[in-house]
Amino acid sequence: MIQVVTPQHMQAIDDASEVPLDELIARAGAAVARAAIRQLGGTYGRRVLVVAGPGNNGADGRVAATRLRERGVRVAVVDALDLPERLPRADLVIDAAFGTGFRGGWQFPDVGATPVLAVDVPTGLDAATGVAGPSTPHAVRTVTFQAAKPGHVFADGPARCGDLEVVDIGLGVDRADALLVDAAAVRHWLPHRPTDAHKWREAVRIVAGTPGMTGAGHLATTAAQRAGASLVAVSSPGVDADAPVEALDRRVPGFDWYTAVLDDLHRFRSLVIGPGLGREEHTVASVLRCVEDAVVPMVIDGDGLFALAWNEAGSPAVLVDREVPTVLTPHDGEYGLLTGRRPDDDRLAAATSLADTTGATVLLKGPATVVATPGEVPLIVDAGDERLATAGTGDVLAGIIGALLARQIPAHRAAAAGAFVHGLAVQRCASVGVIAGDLVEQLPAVFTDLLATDA
Ligand SMILES: NC(=O)C1=CN([C@@H]2O[C@H](COP(=O)(O)OP(=O)(O)OC[C@H]3O[C@@H](n4cnc5c(N)ncnc54)[C@H](O)[C@@H]3O)[C@@H](O)[C@H]2O)[C@@H](O)CC1
Ligand SMILES: Nc1ncnc2c1ncn2[C@@H]1O[C@H](COP(=O)(O)OP(=O)(O)O)[C@@H](O)[C@H]1O
Ligand SMILES: [K+]
Repeated sequence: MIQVVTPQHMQAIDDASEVPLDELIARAGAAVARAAIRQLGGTYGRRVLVVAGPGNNGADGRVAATRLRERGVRVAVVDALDLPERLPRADLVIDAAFGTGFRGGWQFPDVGATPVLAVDVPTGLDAATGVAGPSTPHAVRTVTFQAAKPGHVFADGPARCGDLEVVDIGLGVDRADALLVDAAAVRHWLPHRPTDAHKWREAVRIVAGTPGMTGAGHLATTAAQRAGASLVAVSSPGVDADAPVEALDRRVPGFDWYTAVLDDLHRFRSLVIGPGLGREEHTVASVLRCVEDAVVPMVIDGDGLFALAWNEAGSPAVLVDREVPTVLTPHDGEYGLLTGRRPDDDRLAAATSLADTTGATVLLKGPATVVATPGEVPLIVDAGDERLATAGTGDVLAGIIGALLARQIPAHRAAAAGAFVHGLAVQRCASVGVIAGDLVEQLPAVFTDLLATDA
């Protein structure tokens, strides 16, 4: 997994390093030159323009210029603080204007359609949050050093950075602030099913869906089945028991359903509660009883999160007393309900603080999803794309995580693996017209591919 380190932390690592700064800059610049040659597809006859600033980012760019000249590339270097009226023509622009030391107020020049290779970050992109400045270029590639920064992953980062390359320049990273989840990690986390398995071994209990919202229960249920649950029992309070649903078991316990759910919960390995459950008072009360008394790992999603936010104490503090893992899956609005404030641009900090106050695993949804658990290094999942912003995809995710918990994967990894396969599933779907159920259909192929990959 790629390590993610905040810019402040990277500065501290840099300060503590025994490698002299000149040597770090020499290594960084050489890596930028190599990336430029790859981007150009050669050296002969190629022209590169380096926009170099006054700090170390500019120094990296000037070293790259020297290395490129040594390889026969025609290079022009322009000073970011003294730009000529007309920029020299080039096949590639290297953005070495500013990196993590940028303080705003400087405009990156218009380079038309010429591709841009960014050094560390495209100038003006906040390396801590990924928020772009008004003139931050859209790079085709960004070469960064030692570890990815949150800004490469969140907000405008992915669109502005293009392909991200992380180069080892010999700075030892003491601890990562987060890890970017990849296929090799998830493959490693997935357990094999033993030959003597039986249908109760990975059984998932789901409480989801109400009249008018039965789709949520159906999506969570089928997703859990496709993600390896051996048996799923679903309750959709108030829904006709005879309504068809592709579950092995369907129960309709009425509105004070928590007693029915808790009665035989010991037979199940996880509980998913909340998708499409509604926000009635009796629902809130039942969810809270389950949170207090359910002694299996639990995913609380959607309206389950609403119930947590509206308990008598007015806070999710009830979670702290749970002795088994809990996964909360808020989007920004639900995070706002739980904490009184929507997450700000520092999404790692937002997820971590809610995890710390609740003791739960928090999966903060978004284009890049953060998973935080007290005592664990946060995980970031950037698989998937904007097609996931479709009604019902969250119900699918909740079902997948329920199944992975039932498969005995620890909550922190189960949540991140769930988000990762959810992202892979949408990548296999048609480019337009995706509905949440399509993700469910892709799951067997996603797991098959994951397990087949050599990593
Ligand atoms: N440990 C690391 O991560 C390493 C980082 N390196 C590079 O060092 C960079 C950080 O270097 P610096 O801290 O020197 O920061 P920058 O190179 O981003 O620039 C800071 C300088 O620019 C000036 N400045 C900032 N905004 C300005 C504006 N709007 N107008 C005019 N001047 C402005 C500041 O006064 C300061 O002199 C990284 O982005 C990376 O490229 C590499 O050299 C090697 C090691
Ligand atoms: N712009 C986006 N790019 C990538 N993924 C997204 C984007 N917007 C939302 N998602 C993902 O889509 C899912 C939406 O979940 P949620 O909001 O709970 O939907 P619903 O409640 O309709 O099921 C989450 O997994 C989230 O991370
Ligand atoms: K830059």
